[in-house]
Amino acid sequence: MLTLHSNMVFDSPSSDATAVEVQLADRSYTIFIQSDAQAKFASAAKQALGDVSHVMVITDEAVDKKWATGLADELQKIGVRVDKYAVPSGEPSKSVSQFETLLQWMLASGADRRSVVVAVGGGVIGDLAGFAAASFTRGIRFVQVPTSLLAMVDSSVGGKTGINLPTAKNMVGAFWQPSLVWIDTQVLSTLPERDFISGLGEVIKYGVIDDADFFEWLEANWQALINRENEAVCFAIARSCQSKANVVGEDERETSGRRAILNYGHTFAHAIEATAGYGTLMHGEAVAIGMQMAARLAIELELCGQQLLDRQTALLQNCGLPIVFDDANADAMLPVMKRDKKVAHGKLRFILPTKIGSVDLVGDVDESAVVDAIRKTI
Ligand SMILES: NC(=O)c1ccc[n+]([C@@H]2O[C@H](COP(=O)([O-])OP(=O)(O)OC[C@H]3O[C@@H](n4cnc5c(N)ncnc54)[C@H](O)[C@@H]3O)[C@@H](O)[C@H]2O)c1
Ligand SMILES: O=C(O)C(=O)C[C@@H](O)[C@H](O)[C@H](O)COP(=O)(O)O
Ligand SMILES: [Zn+2]
Repeated sequence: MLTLHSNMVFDSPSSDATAVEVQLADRSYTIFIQSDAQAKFASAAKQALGDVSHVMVITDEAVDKKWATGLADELQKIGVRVDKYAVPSGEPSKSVSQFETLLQWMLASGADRRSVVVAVGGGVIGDLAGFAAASFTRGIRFVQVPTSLLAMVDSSVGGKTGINLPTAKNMVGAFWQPSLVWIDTQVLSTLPERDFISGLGEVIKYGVIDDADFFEWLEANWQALINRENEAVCFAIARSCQSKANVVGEDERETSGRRAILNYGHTFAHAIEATAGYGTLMHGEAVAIGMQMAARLAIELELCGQQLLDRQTALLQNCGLPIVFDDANADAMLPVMKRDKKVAHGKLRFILPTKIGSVDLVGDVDESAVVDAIRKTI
C-alpha cells in the first residue's frame, strides 16, 4: 500500500498529476510529476512562462533521439521558434569548454532576454544548460525537463547549476531557479539500468537525512522500485522532491547550513568522482559510497551506532548500488576534499547522520578519522 503523508497532498492541474511547490517568494515554481504527458508539456510551459520569444532546447545526444526531438516538435505547435542543441552524453560535458561552445551556439541562434532554455536530459544537462541560462545576458528563464531518475529526484529541483573544473566538482556555477520542473516518468522506459540505479542513491539519501518514514518505506518497497513499478517510482519521486523543496525553501543558497544536509555523502563522493576521472562512476554510485564513508565517520565520532550503517548498507545493496570502492585513494582524495564548498576557515565540514532521518553539520574533524573511514570502505 502506497500512501502519501497528509502534508503531501498536492494541488494538481489534472487528476493524474502530482504537483510539489518550491516556495521561494517571486522565484517560486511547481514540479509536476506524471506519466505519459508529453502532449501537455507545451501548454504547461506557456502557462508557467507567459511571454516567450524563442525556445532553446538543450539536451544530450542519447536523449535527443529518444525524447527531446518530440518535445521540441510539441513546442513548435504552439507557435514559438524552437532551436535545439545536443551535447555529448555524460559527465565530461559539464566542462568549461562545453559551456563556452553552448553560449556561442545560443548567441548564434539569435537568443535574447525573452528566450527560454528548456533543459531536456539528466543532471549533466540540467546543470550545464541551467548555468548557461543563468549566464546568458546575465540570466534568462529556464525549464527543467529531467529524463533520468537522478535528475527527477534531485538535480532538476533547487536551482544549483554549474560545471566542473578538472579536479573540483561543480566548482563554477550559479543559483538559478527554473520556472517549471516537468517530470514525465514515461521517459524512464529508455533509461539504462545503471543510470536508474544510480538515481536511487540520491533517493536513499533523503531517507537518511530527513525522512525516517520514507527510509522505512524504501526498506519495504525497494523491489517495486528496482522493478520500476510506476506507482512506486512516482511515490519515491514525489517524496524526494517534497524533501528537497522543503529544504531549499528554508535555505535557498546554503547560507544557514540547512541546505547543506543535501550534501550527505558528497564530500567523499565528489572527491571519488574527480580522482577516479569524471564519468568513471555515476554520481549516484559515488554518493552511495560516500554515504558509507560518512556513516563510518559518524560511528567513529560516536554520533551514531552501527545499526544505522547496517540498515543503510542493506538498502543500498538491495537496490544494486555499490557500497565499497576498491580504487578509493585517501591520499589523492584528501586534497580534493579540501576544495569542498562546505570548507570553512580551511577546515573540512561533513554532513553526518545521528539517526535515520536526521543529520548534523560537523566541523573540526580529525583527518585520521576521515582517512580511516575511506580505508574501511575499500
Ligand atoms: N544541481 C543539483 O542539485 C544536482 C543534484 C544531484 C546531481 N547533480 C549532478 O547531476 C549529474 C548526474 O546526473 P545523471 O545521473 O542524470 O547523469 P547524466 O545526465 O549524465 O545522465 C545519465 C545517462 O543517462 C542518459 N539518459 C538520461 N535520460 C535518459 C533517458 N530517459 N533515456 C535514455 N538515456 C537517458 C544520459 O544520456 C546519460 O548517458 C552530476 O553531474 C551531478 O553532479 C546535480
Ligand atoms: O541541491 C543541493 O544542495 C545538493 O547538495 C544536492 C546534491 O545531490 C548535488 O549533488 C549538488 O550538486 C551538490 O552540490 P555542491 O554544492 O556540493 O556542488
Ligand atoms: Zn548529489
